[in-house]
Amino acid sequence: YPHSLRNIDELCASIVRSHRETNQYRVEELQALRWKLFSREELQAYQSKSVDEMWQHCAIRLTDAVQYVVEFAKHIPGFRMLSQNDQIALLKTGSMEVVLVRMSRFFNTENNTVFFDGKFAGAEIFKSLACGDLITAVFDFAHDMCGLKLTEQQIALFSALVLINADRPCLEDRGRVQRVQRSVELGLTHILHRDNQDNLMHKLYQRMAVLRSLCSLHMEKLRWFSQRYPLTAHSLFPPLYKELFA
Ligand SMILES: COc1ccc2c(n1)CCN(C(C)=O)[C@H]2C(=O)Nc1ccc(OCc2ccccc2OC)cc1
Repeated sequence: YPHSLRNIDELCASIVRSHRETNQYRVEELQALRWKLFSREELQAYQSKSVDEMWQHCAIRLTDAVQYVVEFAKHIPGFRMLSQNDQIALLKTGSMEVVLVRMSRFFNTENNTVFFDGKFAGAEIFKSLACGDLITAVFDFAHDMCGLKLTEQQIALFSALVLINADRPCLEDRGRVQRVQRSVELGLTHILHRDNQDNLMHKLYQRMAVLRSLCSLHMEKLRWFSQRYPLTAHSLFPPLYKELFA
């Protein structure tokens, strides 16, 4: 059993364990809710919220998910050896991407609904955010990810690779991030080979490019929102959301 392979197995096992331990919700738990939809009255209540109210509402919920991704990152072997600044730089650009990867597990492709506030909601519920293109892209991405039918282990390794990306801007020690990234890449190829799904690798790299454009759209919308509602963005958003995305 070559020494490196044993390490690769340990690396995969620790990333999968960390993924499992840092999920706010278990897939089985939310699958039971898949057909719990909002009533017309509840839908109208969301749609009559003001833009800043709905943005704040979503930012607070998404920040919960981001916190779990920060915990996940801390347990990726090698992440904590990076400098504080590099850890923050990777989380700034990667945490929302991992939230969107994880979110796809709570998406019902049969009625195009996503878990939100305890039930499953269609895109129309987010109308008052005034960023239909972002929501459409989020839903399309979730739908597409469901189509890949990734296992929890594959999602764990893919999420780690999304986070540990040496091409991110403003990294101090790119070489060090590259070494951690390469070990995670080895882990992902290792489990895809074990699952007889080597062909998934290039599809996952394609999805990483989609994630990058989706998250830059999120940042663009957030910049637009912060200019229009500076008070809400600066004093009513969760600090972590501001720290990472604003
Ligand atoms: C890790 O996977 C999940 C899956 C679902 C949820 C969570 N975690 C956390 C807990 N949660 C709760 C409590 O509702 C769910 C949630 O936040 N759902 C949700 C929130 C906002 C949505 O679109 C708006 C939007 C999208 C992208 C960027 C900015 C946005 O708006 C400003 C869509 C769905």
